[in-house]
Amino acid sequence: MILTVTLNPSVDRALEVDVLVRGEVLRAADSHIDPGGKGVNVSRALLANGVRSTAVVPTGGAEGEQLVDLLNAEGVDLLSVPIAGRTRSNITVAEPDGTVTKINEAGPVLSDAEFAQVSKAVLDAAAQADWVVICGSLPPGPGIDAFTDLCSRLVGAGYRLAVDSSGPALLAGVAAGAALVKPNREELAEAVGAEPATLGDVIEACRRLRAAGAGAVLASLGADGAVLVDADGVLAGASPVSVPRSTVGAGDAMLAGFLAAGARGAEALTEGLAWGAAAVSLPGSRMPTPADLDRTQVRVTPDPDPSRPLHS
Ligand SMILES: Nc1ncnc2c1ncn2[C@@H]1O[C@H](COP(=O)(O)OP(=O)(O)OP(=O)(O)O)[C@@H](O)[C@H]1O
Ligand SMILES: O=P(O)(O)OC[C@@]1(O)O[C@H](CO)[C@@H](O)[C@@H]1O
Repeated sequence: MILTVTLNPSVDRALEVDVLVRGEVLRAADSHIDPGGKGVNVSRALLANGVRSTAVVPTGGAEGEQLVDLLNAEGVDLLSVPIAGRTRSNITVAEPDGTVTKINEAGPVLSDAEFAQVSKAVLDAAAQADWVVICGSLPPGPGIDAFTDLCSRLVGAGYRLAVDSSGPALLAGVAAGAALVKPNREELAEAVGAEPATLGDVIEACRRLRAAGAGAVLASLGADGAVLVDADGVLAGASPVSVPRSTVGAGDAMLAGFLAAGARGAEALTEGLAWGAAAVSLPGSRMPTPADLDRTQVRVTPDPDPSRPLHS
């Protein structure tokens, strides 16, 4: 079982418009509502592919109830911790050329007592889990010290921790010794203080995160695919998408596929890239099912050319 933790989940509303024009009334050609938040998406992708997962989410207010209903309707196994605040709604505006504009709310304040309840739920359930996967932004309220403490307790208890977050939360996961971190290109740049221009820059940045404590670094690079740096060495790969529809949740699908396939080596990276590419071809933050996956398009190479420039 893979336990996901989303400290700041959301109800995701995606609107498809012909062209996004500021200051105009736009008519949506299509719309979707999905349960949202990065760990929630990892659980949804795992479930859609027959991998057991439980999602820990703090939920509150009408949107919290809606999120629980949406997740129950999909059949996601839930550990919902009630909070006083209102779960956020995040908006995606998608254009036909694949351009996505996203507006995310800050999310409800999580009090110290609520964060302690969420942490307890995570630590209690972790014993049954092959991985504990903490994803997404930190809500207002718990400081970085509380988050660091949760990561350290999980690692200290011997659980395999994966962290997909940004800024201080990503660095907290690294410093706590998470077995895996999954930054995207911007998060990697922020973590090492340098914008990568080539594959070599990405590999160097991943090595720095490993030197700082992370066991493995899976860097997702949008259309440039992904790089895995771990104790076994370096792998890079990509999977082309002819008609990108929505990149929202692609990183979550990629991480889910990688974990589902054992989180190690070319096979796991191939699976992750296949799930990521499939998510990009689907609307909103819809997660791929086995019927959406095409592993034949994925190319993974060991020791890639470090001078290769990044495009996306
Ligand atoms: N335009 C694209 N073409 C092909 N594959 C893509 C494209 N965009 C994303 N992907 C796939 O999805 C994976 C994740 O993308 P990205 O790096 O944008 O993640 P992310 O920023 O974490 O996404 P999110 O936070 O929305 O889940 C990539 O590693 C790649 O496999
Ligand atoms: O604000 P965060 O926590 O960084 O990201 C939240 C979010 O954008 O991430 C998911 C896609 O990865 C969406 O379901 C959700 O709206």
